[in-house]
Amino acid sequence: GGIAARMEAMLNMKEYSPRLLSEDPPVMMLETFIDRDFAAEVLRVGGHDFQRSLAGFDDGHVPSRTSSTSWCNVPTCEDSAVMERFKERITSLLDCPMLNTEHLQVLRYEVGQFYKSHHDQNSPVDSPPGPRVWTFFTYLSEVDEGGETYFPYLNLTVTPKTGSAIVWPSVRNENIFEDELRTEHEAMPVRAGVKYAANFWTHLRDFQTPHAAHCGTTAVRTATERRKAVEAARVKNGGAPDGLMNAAISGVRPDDPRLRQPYRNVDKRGKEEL
Ligand SMILES: O=C(O)CCC(=O)C(=O)O
Ligand SMILES: [Fe+2]
Repeated sequence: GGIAARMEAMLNMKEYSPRLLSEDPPVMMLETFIDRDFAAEVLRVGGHDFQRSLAGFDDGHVPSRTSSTSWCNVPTCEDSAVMERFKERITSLLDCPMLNTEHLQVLRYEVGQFYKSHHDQNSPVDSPPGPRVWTFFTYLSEVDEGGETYFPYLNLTVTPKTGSAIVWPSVRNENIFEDELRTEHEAMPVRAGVKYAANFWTHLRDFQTPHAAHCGTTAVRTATERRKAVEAARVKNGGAPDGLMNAAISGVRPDDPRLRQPYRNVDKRGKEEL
């Protein structure tokens, strides 16, 4: 399947010093993904607004995750040259349209903070974006003590190193609709120093457009607001300006011939993705 093929391709990107840490399921280390200056810039721009990290259920403040998160979901961060360059590097490595990515998040763990063992695949397979396929995790600092990423099923421990990245799938190579449960992982408590890292998740399908449209949530928006947000997200991420998604949310009738066209993402390189 596509996951094995991507991992194979990454192994040839020698400039990132790739190394397979686990073969089945695959976990890839890219030891020199970005240099120290680039990492410092990503942290400076991306770490603009740290709040207690959320996870899972209720109001999202769970005892199993005690770090802070800064979401890169505001124009000053999203549209910055450094973030565009960083995200481009990741999406071209994964051969994934920018539309399929979530907003990047920068994490901070201070002494004693951690994220207990969990799995990153949290989206129903029949949700508009489909499952989270890849986690691309970049370390933006070293940690004096602790703060490793630990994969309990793989007996694998990764020590943070500034500018290095690890990448793994949340779904199975043989069947992308099946969770790869063995890539469960944990952020071990930091015992000395501060840990900074960046999370970037990609989905099977377009994430940005339905996210902007608040599909499947209770957010109330007028049809006009929704259309504008969707248009902005699509065009910003290189999407075609007109498509089934737009038609579907702008209230066209079910017998409109446009609805019979398959919905397509067109990424910046003009390649089509189902
Ligand atoms: O901090 C780490 O090492 C892992 C973080 C993580 O798993 C997550 O944010 O989903
Ligand atoms: Fe995670």
